[in-house]
Amino acid sequence: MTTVLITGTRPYGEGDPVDVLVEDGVITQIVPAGTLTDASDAAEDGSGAEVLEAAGTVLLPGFVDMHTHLREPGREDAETVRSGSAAAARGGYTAVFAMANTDPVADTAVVTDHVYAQGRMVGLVDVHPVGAVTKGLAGAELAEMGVMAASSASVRLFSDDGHCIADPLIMRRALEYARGLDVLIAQHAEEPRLTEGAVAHEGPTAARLGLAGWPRAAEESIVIRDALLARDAGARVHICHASTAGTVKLLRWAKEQGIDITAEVTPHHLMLDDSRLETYDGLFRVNPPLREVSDARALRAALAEGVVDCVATDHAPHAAQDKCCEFSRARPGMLGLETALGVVAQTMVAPGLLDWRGVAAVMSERPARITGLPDHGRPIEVGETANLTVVDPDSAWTVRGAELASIADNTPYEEFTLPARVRATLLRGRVTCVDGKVRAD
Ligand SMILES: NC(=O)N[C@@H](CC(=O)O)C(=O)O
Ligand SMILES: [Zn+2]
Ligand SMILES: [Zn+2]
Repeated sequence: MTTVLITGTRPYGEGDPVDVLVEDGVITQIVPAGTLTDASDAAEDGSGAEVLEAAGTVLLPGFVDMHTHLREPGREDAETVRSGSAAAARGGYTAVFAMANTDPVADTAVVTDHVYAQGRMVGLVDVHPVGAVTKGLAGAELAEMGVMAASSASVRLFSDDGHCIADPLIMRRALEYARGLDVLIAQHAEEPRLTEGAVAHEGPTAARLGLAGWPRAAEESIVIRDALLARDAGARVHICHASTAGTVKLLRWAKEQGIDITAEVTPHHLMLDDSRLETYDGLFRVNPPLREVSDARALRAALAEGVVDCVATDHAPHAAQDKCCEFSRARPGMLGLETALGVVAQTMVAPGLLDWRGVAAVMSERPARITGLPDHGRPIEVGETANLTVVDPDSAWTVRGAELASIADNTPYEEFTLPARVRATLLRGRVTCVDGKVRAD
């Protein structure tokens, strides 16, 4: 039996400190700190038992990332299931959804089963493969979503992320098919005719820097179109990486109509804006692009209010040669798993937009509910599965790409100081990471 005793922590950062006893993957006791002497003895004596001294920490349900790129198969020079799982454990995640834009594309059960099996073998985080909606992400022919849904990975989330399902008829059929299978489609909202050659947000900064612009309307026109298609199909739809103030307004409208739409925002769209592009550093190239200060402000308010449901990292590792080059040739995407908590603490907790219970909602409970994960994002209560993140809320740290667990090091936060850090992560009661040290089985 594995026993872990977390001492002196505060669930959701509320109330007096408690000791939390975890036995065989389940929370078995939550008592005032220092009153669990028997269990503490048991924990110290028993084989494989462990005491995690956690005074001053906040205990949260393990984080769930519904948008991660693990690059396996195909770009193992940038990330693998193993290295990405380590980054996830260090970032406080207990479940991640691995996007389908791999090589080969995850458009068959052969690929999704492979990614799922790799994740199980590594064992640091639950890796759920995302299935492609269309064959080869080409947007023309539906992939065999039903076969992937029925496979060992039981795929529940489908996305052509990296590409927009631009053809409205294909999207309509995909939503109808998804409804029948009770699975969710996540849309990368980008009208491709409006973004040909685009590398930056269309606005004064891109105009001054001579960079081709991606207008907000390229995102917003797809968001509203898909809201209407989901309404008519009686289907659910999820919007990836919402990036504009206009998208927030459309989401609000759609939800008011009772349309079953959800949306995520990335840490980088909460914190950064297109003024970062002044140096032409390819690290800041991302899809959708970093927008204006007013967009970031609207996204933070929308996340606080729940109009945007959750945070998803869009962790997108790229090899150095694909990032350290001319801005317009750099691949879009940024690392995110290990810095997400710190960015959310800085942009949402520090200004009082969210308390720690709110962080639990946007980083764990809602993404778990949206993706239908039964054992994640659960209340911290006796009898619940111990998928947990121990957060040190006042331990400022300096981000260095080279020190992150990912193979790639394309963090946009190099040398940034972030206010909070993950102390430890538990996956079904097993400590997967403590103080940055990852523990394989
Ligand atoms: N976000 C990005 O800029 N890039 C992602 C694809 C995507 O999320 O659209 C990638 O796979 O690199
Ligand atoms: Zn995308
Ligand atoms: Zn993505």
